[in-house]
Amino acid sequence: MEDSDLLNSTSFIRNYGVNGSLQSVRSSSSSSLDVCNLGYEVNEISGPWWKAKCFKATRKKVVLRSLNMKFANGQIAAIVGSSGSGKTSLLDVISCRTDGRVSGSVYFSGELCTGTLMKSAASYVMQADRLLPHLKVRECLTYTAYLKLPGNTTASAIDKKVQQVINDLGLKNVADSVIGGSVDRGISGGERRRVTIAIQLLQDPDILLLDEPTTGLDSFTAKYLVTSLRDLAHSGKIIIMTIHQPRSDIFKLFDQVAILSQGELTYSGKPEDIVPYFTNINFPCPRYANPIDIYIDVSSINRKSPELELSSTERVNRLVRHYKDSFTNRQLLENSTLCLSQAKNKQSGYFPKRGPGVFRILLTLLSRFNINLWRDKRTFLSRIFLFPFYVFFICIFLGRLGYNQQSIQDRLGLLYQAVSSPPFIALINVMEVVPPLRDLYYREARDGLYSIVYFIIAYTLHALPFMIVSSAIFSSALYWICNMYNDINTFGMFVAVITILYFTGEMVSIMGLGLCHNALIANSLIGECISMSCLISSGFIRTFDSLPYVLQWIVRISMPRYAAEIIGNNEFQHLNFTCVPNEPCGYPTGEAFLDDFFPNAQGHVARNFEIIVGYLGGFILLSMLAFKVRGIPNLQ
Ligand SMILES: Nc1ncnc2c1ncn2[C@@H]1O[C@H](COP(=O)(O)OP(=O)(O)OP(=O)(O)O)[C@@H](O)[C@H]1O
Repeated sequence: MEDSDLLNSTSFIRNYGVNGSLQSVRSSSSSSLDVCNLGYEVNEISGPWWKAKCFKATRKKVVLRSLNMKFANGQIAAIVGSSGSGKTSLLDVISCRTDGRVSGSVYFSGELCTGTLMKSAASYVMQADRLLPHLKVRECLTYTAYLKLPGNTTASAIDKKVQQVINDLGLKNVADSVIGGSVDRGISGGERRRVTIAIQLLQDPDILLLDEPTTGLDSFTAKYLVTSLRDLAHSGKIIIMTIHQPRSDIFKLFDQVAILSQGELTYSGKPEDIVPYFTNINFPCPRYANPIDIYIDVSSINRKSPELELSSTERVNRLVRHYKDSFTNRQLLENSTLCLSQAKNKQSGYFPKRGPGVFRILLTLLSRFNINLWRDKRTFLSRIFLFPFYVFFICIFLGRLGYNQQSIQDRLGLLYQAVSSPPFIALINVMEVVPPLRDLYYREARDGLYSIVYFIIAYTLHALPFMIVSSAIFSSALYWICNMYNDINTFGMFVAVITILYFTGEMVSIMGLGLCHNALIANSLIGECISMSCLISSGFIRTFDSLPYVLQWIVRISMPRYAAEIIGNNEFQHLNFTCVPNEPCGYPTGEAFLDDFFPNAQGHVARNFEIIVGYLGGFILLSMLAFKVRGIPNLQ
């Protein structure tokens, strides 16, 4: 065959694969998605967690059983069924995003679907919209396009693509409106859903999977959305969506409808054939009733009472058996044998190409973080002023430090606050800013756009100026208002240590968010760890030598100890304290104090500084590792 013939008979569709690598697939106009004998089994948590190994008691649960289906190119299919029937799981298995055991296979254009192939050929719109609330619709799509499209795509080509999906999804009138969220109002829920779908259309997928795209929409908007999707499918895509009880006029828009019950099919075929099919097996549709409502009910198990459960289970089993014996299913079984034999000899039609480069990904993420924060007045102000604001309370509380014996105690309180408050304020900021960014990362990492390394580096670059500015304001206020030892070098060292403590606090908090998918648990755990490590290891509350032996070992590997030694030495080494005649004089000089609390601190400044910088580097790596080890949760 000539190349020109090949071009005529196939359309070249560009897709972007794992880690942003561009792939190109030849999608024949007759391409289809074949689901062959598909089964899916998960481990369900059961019983009290303390009774089993690793605190998890599980039992097997069959979610999907021997499904045979065919989705043709240029068609839109609806998967319906009662809650828990396996609709989302079917989409998860088709898109290779499962955490259970899959049997059987899915083929796209005769090629076995693997995670890599599906990341390139398919896009998955999940139930929840994970969007940054302070971006405008066009900005949100443009940033995603920069992450999805290859590095050599020009800005004007990206603008054109973005405009095209805006037009396709009917978002023209809100293109320059802010998306909004639960607190700040923005575009409507239906428009947000369409933005989420538009994001997945940026890469022109061959297959579009949508989990409940109409949930929460009014019937007019739901119909508008399904009509837009049908038009898209008819332009040459396979669109499969799950939907809860579609209205009869929406139901008619689909080219194919499948009813799932307990992971098995009770019907799969054209919407117009559903009434004759069920009437034929003694389930006629009452006049004026919506057929899909009636047949979802008929295919559901009623658990209101044991009798109802038994009779409805028998009915569903009968429907499943009947469907298995149907002509449609027998044809699909033959087809699955055929696609299996063809798949063995199938050559891959995918050619890896370059995705966006390192700098484009980092710049896009950085710019997106910055714009989202810049537009969020409350978070922006809290990011800069929360930390300095705290210092004014310390200053009001302690006042200007003097040089009597009492001032030693005041200095200890001040320095304790200087060591413990930066990581705490960092924790508060991280818990406010990072969870929505993390959710977005989870979705985009699932789509194969970038890895956690990019996320952490871009976040660090974004947060660093805020950390430096607020640490500098905090340190200046303490130095000049509270009258700490007045010297430019010690001040510079103090700012550096406070910035490192703050930075480390952010990284430890992000590590917590990587380890715990629940942000509240991460907040409590990290808060407690920071509190305990500052309490025992700063050395300002109890000296190192007076601690129990076990705690001394914990202190040895605890970062606040080294930071405290630097700033303690900084403050005390040049001071002389007055003594009242005829009264005991604990420490006439700062050096005498240091001999007791931080022996050898003067000779360890450089070493201690290197240690805290090392800790910071270590926590940056650990935060990446935490996300890697914990993985991406199965998002809905
Ligand atoms: N990873 C998993 N662990 C435990 N159970 C699971 C898992 N995945 C699916 N299930 C179970 O499989 C069944 C089908 O789940 P699925 O989410 O596919 O249903 P659904 O039809 O999409 O429901 P809904 O319409 O309510 O979203 C449910 O009972 C669910 O609890």
